[in-house]
Amino acid sequence: MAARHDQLGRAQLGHRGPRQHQRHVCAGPADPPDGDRPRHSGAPRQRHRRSAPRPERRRRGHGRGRLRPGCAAVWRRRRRFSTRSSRAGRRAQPPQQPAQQGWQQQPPQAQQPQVPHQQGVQSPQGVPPVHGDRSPTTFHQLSLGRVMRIGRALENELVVSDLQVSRHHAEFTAHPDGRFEIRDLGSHNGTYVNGQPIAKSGTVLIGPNDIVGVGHSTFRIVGGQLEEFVDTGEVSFSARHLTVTVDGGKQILRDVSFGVPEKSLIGVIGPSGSGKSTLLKALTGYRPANQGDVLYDNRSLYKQFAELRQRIGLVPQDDILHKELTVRKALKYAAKLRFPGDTAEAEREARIDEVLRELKLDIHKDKKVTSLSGGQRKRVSVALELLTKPSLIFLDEPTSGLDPGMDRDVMQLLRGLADDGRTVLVVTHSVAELGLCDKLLVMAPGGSVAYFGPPEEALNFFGYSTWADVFSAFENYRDYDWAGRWRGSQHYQMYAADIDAVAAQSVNMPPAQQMRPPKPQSWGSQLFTLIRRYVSVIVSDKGFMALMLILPAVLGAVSLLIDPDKGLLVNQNAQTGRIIPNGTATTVLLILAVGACFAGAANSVRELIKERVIYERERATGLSRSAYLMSKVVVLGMITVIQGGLVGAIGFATRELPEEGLVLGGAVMLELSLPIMALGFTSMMFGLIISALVKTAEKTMPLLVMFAIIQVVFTGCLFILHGTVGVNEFSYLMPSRWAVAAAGTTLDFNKINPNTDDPTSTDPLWDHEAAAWGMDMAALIALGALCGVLVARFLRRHEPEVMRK
Ligand SMILES: Nc1ncnc2c1ncn2[C@@H]1O[C@H](COP(=O)(O)OP(=O)(O)OP(=O)(O)O)[C@@H](O)[C@H]1O
Repeated sequence: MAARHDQLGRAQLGHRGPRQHQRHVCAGPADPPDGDRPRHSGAPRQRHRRSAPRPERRRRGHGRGRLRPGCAAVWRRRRRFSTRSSRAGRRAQPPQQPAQQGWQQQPPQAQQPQVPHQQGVQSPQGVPPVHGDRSPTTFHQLSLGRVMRIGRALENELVVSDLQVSRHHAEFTAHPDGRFEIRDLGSHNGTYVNGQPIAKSGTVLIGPNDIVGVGHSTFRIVGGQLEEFVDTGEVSFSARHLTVTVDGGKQILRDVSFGVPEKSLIGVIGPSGSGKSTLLKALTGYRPANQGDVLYDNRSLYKQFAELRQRIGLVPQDDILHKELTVRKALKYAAKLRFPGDTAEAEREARIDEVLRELKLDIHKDKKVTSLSGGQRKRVSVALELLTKPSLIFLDEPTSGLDPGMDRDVMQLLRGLADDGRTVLVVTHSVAELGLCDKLLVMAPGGSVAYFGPPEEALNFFGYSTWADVFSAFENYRDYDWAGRWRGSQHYQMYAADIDAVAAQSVNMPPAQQMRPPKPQSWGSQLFTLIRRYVSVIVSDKGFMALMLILPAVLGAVSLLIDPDKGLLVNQNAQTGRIIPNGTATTVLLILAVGACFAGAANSVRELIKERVIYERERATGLSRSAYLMSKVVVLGMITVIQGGLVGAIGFATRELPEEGLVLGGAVMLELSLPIMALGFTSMMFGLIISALVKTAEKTMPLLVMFAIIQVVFTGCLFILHGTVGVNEFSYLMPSRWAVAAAGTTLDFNKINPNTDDPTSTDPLWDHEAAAWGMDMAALIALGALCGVLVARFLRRHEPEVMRK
C-alpha cells in the first residue's frame, strides 16, 4: 500500500519529487512582458499533504490571497498598471499569459509528461493489476473440484461482512479440468465480471485476466489462488479529457482533466454557468461525458458503471431527506431502500448507529429533520450517503445558504471524511474554507479548467488578491483563453500534465442495461417501503392531515346551501308530462364534481416536485420508477377516494334521490358517490402530471386553479356539450365530463338538464342505462390510467441519464 501510495503520488501529483525543485512562478494576469523570469527566490514551498498538522495546514492554506513575498512586488506593479480600469468601475485586470516561457523552453525530453504510473501496468505474469499495484487484502486457496461460496452469512466458505453483499451472493467453482467459473446466486446487488453484471443466477467462466466484483470486494484468480481486494475507500480518482457536448454541438464542458490520490478533498469553484454541475454529473456518471473517461482506482467508471456506482455517494444541493421525519426514521427508510433485501433490521440499525456516531448526529437522532440547523441537515444528508460506505463522495454546494460558522463545520466534516479514507469532491461557491482542500479545481467560463492545484497557490496563480477579483476577471474577460493560460503554466506541468498526457478517448458506453444499477430490493419490497415512508411523512404532518379532512367536508357542506329543500329528481309536470329542468340537481352535481376535482388535484400537485431531488438520488441507487409512482398513486389515491366519499356522502345525504340505482340497486347514494370518488382519483392523477412537469413548486398553484376552472366548464352542467362540434369531443379529455355523466345516468340527466333548444337531442353519455354508467366510469378510470403513463414519462426527464433508457 505504501509503495502504491508513493507511486500514485508521483503519477497523479505531478511527480513532486523532481518537479518540486522547479521554481513556482507567479503567473498572474498582469505579469509584465518580461515575466518569464521566475518571480520567487528561495526553495519552493513543500506541500505536506496531511502529514502537516491541521492548524499548520489551515495557516498555510487559507487561500484568501495572501501574496507570497516574491509576488508582492509584482502585485503592486500590477495595481499601478491597472489604475485606469480600476477607476472605471474597479474591473478586474485583463489576464495575460502566465510567465512560463522558462519552463516551456526546456528541452523536449524534460517537458515530456510521463504517462501515469498506473496506465498499462502489468504484473510479472502479464496480468493487469486490479487496483494499480495494490496488494491483495487476502488470499484464498481454491482447490480443484471445490466450490467456494461468498456471502454475508456465516455458513459461507468466504464470509464478507459487507451490507452490499447478499447472504448467499455468488460461488466460485474450480473445475477438475482447471476451468474456473463464477455463479451468481440471485444476489440483490449483482455479481460483476470486469465491471459488467452477470445474469441473476447466471454462470460465467473466468480467466486470469478477469476481475470479479462482489460488493466492495474484487477477486481475481492467480495460479489457483483467489486474490481478494477490499475497497476500504482509499481509491485514487481521475478525470481524463472530459468533454460534454449538448444538442446543437455546443461544448459545455471542455477537456477537463485532473487526478487525485486516495484520501483527497478536492474543491471545485467557478463562476455561475462554468460547468460545475455538468462536471459533477460527468464524474458521477449521472450524465456521462461525450468524450473522455473517469477512472476510479484505474477502472473506467463509465464502462463499469453498474458495479462502481455503488461506491459513489452524491449529496445534491437540496436535502435528500423527508424533512417531516426524524433523523433516525429518514435514515431507516433510506437504508431499507438501499441495502439488499435480505439484510436484517438489526444489521441496518447497527449501520445507522455507526454513521450517526461518525457524524456526531447521535444526539439529534430523534429530532425531526426540520428542527435541525442547516449545517446539521447537511450532515444528515451526508450520513444518508455514507450508509453504503462509498469510497468517493461528491457534494454539490453543501454550504450554500449556511452562515460562515456552519460553512466551516461542513468543510471540516468533509476534511475529516477524506482523512478517514475517502475521496471527497465538493462543488462550492464559498471560498472561505478552500484551504482545507488538498486540491482546488477552478472552472473557467465555457467549461474548461482555469486552474488545478493546491488551493493556497491558486490566487497567486491568477494574480489577484481575492476570489471576487478572479471571478470578476472571468466575467469581464469571458472570451479570454483561460484554458490556454492554464495549459501554458508551470502549475499545469506540476499538477495536471501527467493526467492530460493520456490521449482523449471517445466514450464507448456499454449497453444501457449494463449501465443501470441493480435494484437492491424487489419491486414489491420497494413499493412497501415507499408506501410506509410516505404514510409516515403524512402522519407526521398534522396540519396537512387536518386540511385533508376539512377540505372535502367544507366542499360537500357548501352544496347543502343550494336550495336545501329541493331534491335531485326529474321534475315532470304530472298533468302535462312536460319535463321541467332541475337546476338544483345540476348545480349540486357541479359543485360536488368541482370539489372532488379540486381536492384530488390539490393532494398531488406538489408531491413530485417537492421531493424531486430525493427521487433523482434514489433513482440512481436503483429505485424503481414504477414502484415510486405506484406508492404515490396508492397513498394519494386512497386519501382522495376517501375524500370523494366524504364529499358525496355530505352532498347527497340530505337530498331526495331516485329510489333505485342503475347498477347498485338500492345503494343509490353509493352509486352517485362512486363517480365523485373516481373523479377525485383521476384529478389526483392530473395533479401528478402537473407536479412532474413543472420546474418549481410555485408554478403548481396557478396550474391547479386553471385545471379546476377548465373542469367546471366541461362538466356539461353549465351548457349543453352534446352537439357542439369540437367542444364536445374535446370534453372527452376532461375527467369532470365523465364523472358528471356517470352520476347523471343515475339521476337521468337528459331529463334533469334537457336540451331546451332541441328536446329530441339527448346526450348518449347521460343515457339512463347501466351500460352508460359503466362506460362513463370506465372512461374516467382509463383517463386516470393514461395520466399514470404520462406521469411515468415525465418523471423520466428528471432522472439521471443512465436511468432513462
Ligand atoms: N442540457 C443542456 N443543454 C444546453 N445547455 C446546457 C445544458 N445543461 C447545461 N447547459 C449550459 O451549460 C452551462 C454550464 O451549466 P452548469 O449548470 O454546469 O453550470 P454551473 O457552473 O453548475 O452553474 P451554477 O453555479 O449556476 O450552478 C450553462 O451555460 C448552462 O446553461
